[in-house]
Amino acid sequence: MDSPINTHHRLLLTGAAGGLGTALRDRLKGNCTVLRLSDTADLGEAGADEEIVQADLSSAEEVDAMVEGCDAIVHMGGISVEAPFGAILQANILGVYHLYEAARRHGVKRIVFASSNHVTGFYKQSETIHAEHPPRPDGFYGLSKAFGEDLARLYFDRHGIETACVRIGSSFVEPKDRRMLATWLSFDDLHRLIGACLSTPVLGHTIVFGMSDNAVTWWDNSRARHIGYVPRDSSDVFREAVFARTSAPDLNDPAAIYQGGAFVKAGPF
Ligand SMILES: NC(=O)c1ccc[n+]([C@@H]2O[C@H](COP(=O)([O-])OP(=O)(O)OC[C@H]3O[C@@H](n4cnc5c(N)ncnc54)[C@H](O)[C@@H]3O)[C@@H](O)[C@H]2O)c1
Ligand SMILES: O=C(O)[C@H]1O[C@@H](O)[C@H](O)[C@@H](O)[C@@H]1O
Repeated sequence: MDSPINTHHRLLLTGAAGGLGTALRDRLKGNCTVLRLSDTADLGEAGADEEIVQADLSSAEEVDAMVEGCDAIVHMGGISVEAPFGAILQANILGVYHLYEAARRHGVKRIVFASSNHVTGFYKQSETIHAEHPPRPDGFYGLSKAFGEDLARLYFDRHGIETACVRIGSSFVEPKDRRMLATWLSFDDLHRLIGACLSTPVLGHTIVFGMSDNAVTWWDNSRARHIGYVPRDSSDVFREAVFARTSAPDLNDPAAIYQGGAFVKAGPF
């Protein structure tokens, strides 16, 4: 693993108890002097150079206290799958609004926002899209991420807060199925991408697809070259094993037609 650049004094990681938060907890320590961890779920004891500030994203007061004193944020917190609108509204829509309002009040300069490929889940798996294709959310979850991307643009245009909206594909230890051969992002590449977003001299408001160097891909990151992200992993090494344990896709199944996979069929609730 290459060593990250320490770019920030106090970096806030929300959603720190989740799958990606847990993967990032150790990895992000080299990117800052103090790593502040936040979630509603238990985070255990604070380690060296760590702080823990529990906060519910739906509470403006708790989010304000969580953000105070931080100079950059990696925002992973929120509901990470399709869910009823009321729940998404609280955690993801109000949550991201509270986060940017607190960032504005406390002078936070840069945010990495965990957006999702479900912002564009209704493009076909036979299409290649880039960041300027219009959103085609595949559910309330994807819609909440599209809202977050637009909110981030507003706070850049009005208040100069820079954001990388990282449309994460599928970030797990390994790709779980054939779709994830296209969408997979290794934990190390996720960390490389976040590190690049935190350290590039000029970020602006940028949308980037979070993927490893997979041979099969639906996404073109050429509009985000200024981030300087160079993936080093690839789903290709898992291809044979994934093919061996999965059957060929049913080409009439919306989950095989659209990029969002099974998310395009989740709900209504
Ligand atoms: N893992 C992926 O492949 C993937 C892909 C695309 C986008 N993302 C996004 O990346 C982020 C992290 O994903 P993950 O896989 O670690 O998800 P996760 O569900 O494992 O973690 C999300 C964390 O957010 C916390 N959270 C939920 N509601 C909250 C609230 N109201 N207040 C405070 N904390 C709250 C949860 O307790 C949890 O620990 C999410 O925003 C997700 O939408 C993940
Ligand atoms: O599309 C995907 O594979 C992933 O999309 C993300 O947004 C979700 O958080 C994750 O649970 C999915 O597995």
